[in-house]
Amino acid sequence: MNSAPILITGAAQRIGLFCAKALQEKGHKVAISYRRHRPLIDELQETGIDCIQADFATTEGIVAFIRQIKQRYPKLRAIIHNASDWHSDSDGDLTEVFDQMMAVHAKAPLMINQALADRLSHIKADIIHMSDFVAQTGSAKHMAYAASKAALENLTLSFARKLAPRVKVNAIAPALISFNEGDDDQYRQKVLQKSLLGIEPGEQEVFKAVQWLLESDYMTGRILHLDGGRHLKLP
Ligand SMILES: NC(=O)C1=CN([C@@H]2O[C@H](COP(=O)(O)OP(=O)(O)OC[C@H]3O[C@@H](n4cnc5c(N)ncnc54)[C@H](OP(=O)(O)O)[C@@H]3O)[C@@H](O)[C@H]2O)C=CC1
Ligand SMILES: Nc1nc2c(c(=O)[nH]1)N=C([C@H](O)[C@@H](O)CO)CN2
Repeated sequence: MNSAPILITGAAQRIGLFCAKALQEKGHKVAISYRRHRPLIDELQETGIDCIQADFATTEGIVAFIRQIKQRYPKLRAIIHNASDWHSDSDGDLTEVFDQMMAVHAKAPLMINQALADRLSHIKADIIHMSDFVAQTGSAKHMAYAASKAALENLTLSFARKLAPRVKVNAIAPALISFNEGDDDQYRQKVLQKSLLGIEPGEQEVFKAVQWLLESDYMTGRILHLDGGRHLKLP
């Protein structure tokens, strides 16, 4: 198995953590970023997953992360941009929410890809952007978040053209994957009814898509939608 690691940002919980552990179990070397330290970080480090602290809310934080990766890894198998803050437009001053959303979902992937793309080298090399169904539809309460994910999807197209044929660049755009602990039953039922399949698929659904993209020989510049048919659900 390739010794060059798969780098997953924001992988200390939920989807990113599931994918990090699953890729390690498949034999990949895995490195992750986290923003807030918790005991799990030390446990992951002991299993061989390299954990690097990073906050992409500022340019300085992004640059510091890039410096860390450059010092540790001359080669990379893949970069998965998973780090994300899911703020609603009413979570404080809208200009600050917008700046935060664009920083973590667009500025960080842009700067990290630009700085590290030359280290992506293997028979297959990949960049995967974690987007969101609402990038294509907009959102009533998460306009800044949705706009930043749309920017990330556009970066998918630019980097796919820029890095071909050495690196494949794709995005995964999920609708509901996993609820958050605080989501009440009323909210859960409302969200489940938004898709044709009406389920909460769980993190493994994203891991299956990641695995497929990593193994693909002919997919680049595309957005993989994991949404249970939400795009066909009539209001
Ligand atoms: N869960 C779902 O149903 C859906 C998820 N998605 C997308 O899938 C991806 C994974 O989702 P999910 O697992 O729920 O993600 P989370 O909401 O759990 O966030 C993932 C991680 O991002 C990190 N993070 C947040 N802000 C920053 C920042 N400024 N700098 C660095 N790291 C940051 C957090 O680190 P820490 O905890 O250390 O602070 C967190 O652990 C995301 O991109 C999300 O937008 C899309 C649609 C649905
Ligand atoms: N960074 C995050 N982005 C998103 C999350 C999340 O928990 N963290 N959750 C969703 C929801 O599942 C939404 O799709 C339905 O409630 C969207 N993005």
